[in-house]
Amino acid sequence: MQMRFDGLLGFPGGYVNPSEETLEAGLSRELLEELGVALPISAEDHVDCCHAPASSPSSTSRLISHFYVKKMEEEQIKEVEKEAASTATDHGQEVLGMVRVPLYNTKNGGGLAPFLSHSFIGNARSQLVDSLLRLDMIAPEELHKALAHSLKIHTHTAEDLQAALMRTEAKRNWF
Ligand SMILES: O=c1[nH]cnc2c1ncn2[C@@H]1O[C@H](COP(=O)(O)OP(=O)(O)O)[C@@H](O)[C@H]1O
Repeated sequence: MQMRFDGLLGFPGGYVNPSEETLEAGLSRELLEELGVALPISAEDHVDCCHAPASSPSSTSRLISHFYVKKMEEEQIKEVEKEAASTATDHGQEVLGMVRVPLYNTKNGGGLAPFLSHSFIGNARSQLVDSLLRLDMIAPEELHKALAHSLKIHTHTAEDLQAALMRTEAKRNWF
């Protein structure tokens, strides 16, 4: 996945106008901008589509979100990571960095649970969860455990946030 410019986690991709190009060509174009690699995408890689939520309750959205999944070898993934941080035109602007998803739970509750407790764009968290299940990348009970634990993490971090807030407050009062 990637850390986006807005501080949210999401998948590489972007807007495509289907009257100008096919969805697959548009996705390949976006991937080139964000990952620095021209990955061929075919209609067979398409797994899901849904109406994107409207930006405000009173507006209606004509946006449809399409999700594609492509299996890659580890070497190819390493190559993408390298290019994403060097040649990709969006690096450091639209995209702040690629991140790997930890597909494990550590004994002290680390790994996938804290990853899932981050903030995601749109329905990216559900897209991740659905993909992990669809591709049999993690046992459903492990995923369930991580999701259940991730729900409890925010209350836990609130204390640290509060402390950080107080430190900025103290610094502000100096000037
Ligand atoms: O990973 C994702 N999952 C689901 N929706 C996403 C994801 N990334 C972006 N979106 C949605 O897709 C739309 C276009 O995203 P973005 O602003 O990244 O496109 P752009 O790269 O063409 O500017 C936005 O409405 C955003 O909410």
